[in-house]
Amino acid sequence: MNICIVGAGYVGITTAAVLSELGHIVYCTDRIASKIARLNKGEIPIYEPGLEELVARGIQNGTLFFDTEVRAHMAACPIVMIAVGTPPRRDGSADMSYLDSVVADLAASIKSHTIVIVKSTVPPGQSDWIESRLHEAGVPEQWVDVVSNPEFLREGTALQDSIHPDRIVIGAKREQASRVVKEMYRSIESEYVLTERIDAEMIKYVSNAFLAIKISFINEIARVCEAFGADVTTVAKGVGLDQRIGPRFLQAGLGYGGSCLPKDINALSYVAGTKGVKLKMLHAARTINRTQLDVYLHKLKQALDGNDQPTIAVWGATFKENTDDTRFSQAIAFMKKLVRQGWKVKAYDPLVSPPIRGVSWSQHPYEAIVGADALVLATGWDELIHADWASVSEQMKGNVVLDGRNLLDSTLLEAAGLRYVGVGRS
Ligand SMILES: NC(=O)C1=CN([C@@H]2O[C@H](COP(=O)(O)OP(=O)(O)OC[C@H]3O[C@@H](n4cnc5c(N)ncnc54)[C@H](O)[C@@H]3O)[C@@H](O)[C@H]2O)C=CC1
Ligand SMILES: O=C(O)[C@H]1O[C@H](OP(=O)(O)OP(=O)(O)OC[C@H]2O[C@@H](n3ccc(=O)[nH]c3=O)[C@H](O)[C@@H]2O)[C@H](O)[C@@H](O)[C@@H]1O
Repeated sequence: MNICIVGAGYVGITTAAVLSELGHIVYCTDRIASKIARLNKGEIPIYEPGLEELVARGIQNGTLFFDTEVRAHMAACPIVMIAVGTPPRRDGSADMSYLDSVVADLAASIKSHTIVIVKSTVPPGQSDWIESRLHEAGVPEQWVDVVSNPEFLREGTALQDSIHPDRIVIGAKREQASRVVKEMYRSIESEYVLTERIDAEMIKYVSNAFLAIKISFINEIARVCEAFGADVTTVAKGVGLDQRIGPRFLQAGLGYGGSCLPKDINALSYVAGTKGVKLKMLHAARTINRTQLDVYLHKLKQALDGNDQPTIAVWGATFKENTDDTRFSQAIAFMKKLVRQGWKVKAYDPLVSPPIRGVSWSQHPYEAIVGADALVLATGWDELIHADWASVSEQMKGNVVLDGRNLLDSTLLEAAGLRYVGVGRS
């Protein structure tokens, strides 16, 4: 099949590379010429393990192309997949302006039957809206099938998630369109959920909302574990072994971030509100996530024993490990809070060093801790988890280590003379 993907971001590039690997001819398009130029040279504008090799193979095999000619490929391909961003607006709603302009391009380009796949995360009812906009713009009804096919990949494990997904959700009006999209994924073994478009759109939002609730739930439980002297990691393990609950997304820490969980729970709350439905669980999840940083700032202050001019080293800036994405990163939000205390902040991340007022960046993790009173592990990068704790202890001025991801071995740290402070573990 010939497929045009609109939007060369995390989702667009990953999906393009995987579909080309499945034997399709894929044109991945974007408005940003510099991005496309880099991609054509085999340079990936994002950090995603394994993606560079897959993209290179697609280009070499002549099955994967990157181009700025969005409309030309829309006109030529029977399948167009929309993978543009749907970022948050100030009021919590999803900003549909990128999608709007894609729809305008589609209206001007479609000349024969086209399946328009909505891969971007959109509010319920958006596929119906796209369809009516195209009809209003003069695209005959029989020329277009709009299909909702939400994406569930995670950054950092995008390829694995795309090749071995838990499920592929396809929401379509006509069975024929569902069948074509299912055929597009051909050799991917997965549970296929063929459903109505509105259900498919809802499945995406509800999945992210549930993941956010699960994390906030364990973060709230971490607070009560601390109050009773229990260890939240042991509690989560014991609870997660119940198959009805499951062990994943029960890792307590500084809270969830990233470009999707925060934005999607806001967007779901917003659309629910337009129908008069108040989503109280989502509200609680958001509140817990926001206050989580204050809880651990307070804990850090206590551990610093009255030192009110400390130097704090922060390891990790991305919203999680194995990505260079800093959107809505709790690590960065925490750094800003530390700076607002009037404290000196030195930071290190293996991939990024975004300018943040009051934060000085180091080229090496051990450089950041020289003279530090406390160290905060804010992102769970492997190289940081497996640090040489004896050296860390030697370089630091103080001995407090706040494990903001509950990934460190407290016994090892304590053996090196460090004072371990975890989340939900006293
Ligand atoms: N990042 C992730 O891990 C996941 C994202 N999603 C959803 O997928 C969608 C895309 O997300 P990302 O890939 O992170 O976005 P992104 O922001 O990384 O990339 C979007 C790309 O679309 C391009 N674009 C915007 N308007 C365009 C237009 N009119 N024509 C051509 N190109 C255009 C932009 O230049 C940009 O390169 C969002 O709705 C997001 O919620 C879903 C699952 C996972
Ligand atoms: O819609 C999306 O864009 C994607 O959003 C999330 O994926 P992602 O944002 O890449 O990252 P996650 O692995 O979900 O982590 C999100 C945040 O939660 C935190 N987290 C995760 C798991 C956990 O147990 N505890 C925890 O604090 C992470 O550190 C990170 O800050 C979902 O997991 C994907 O299924 C979805 O496709």
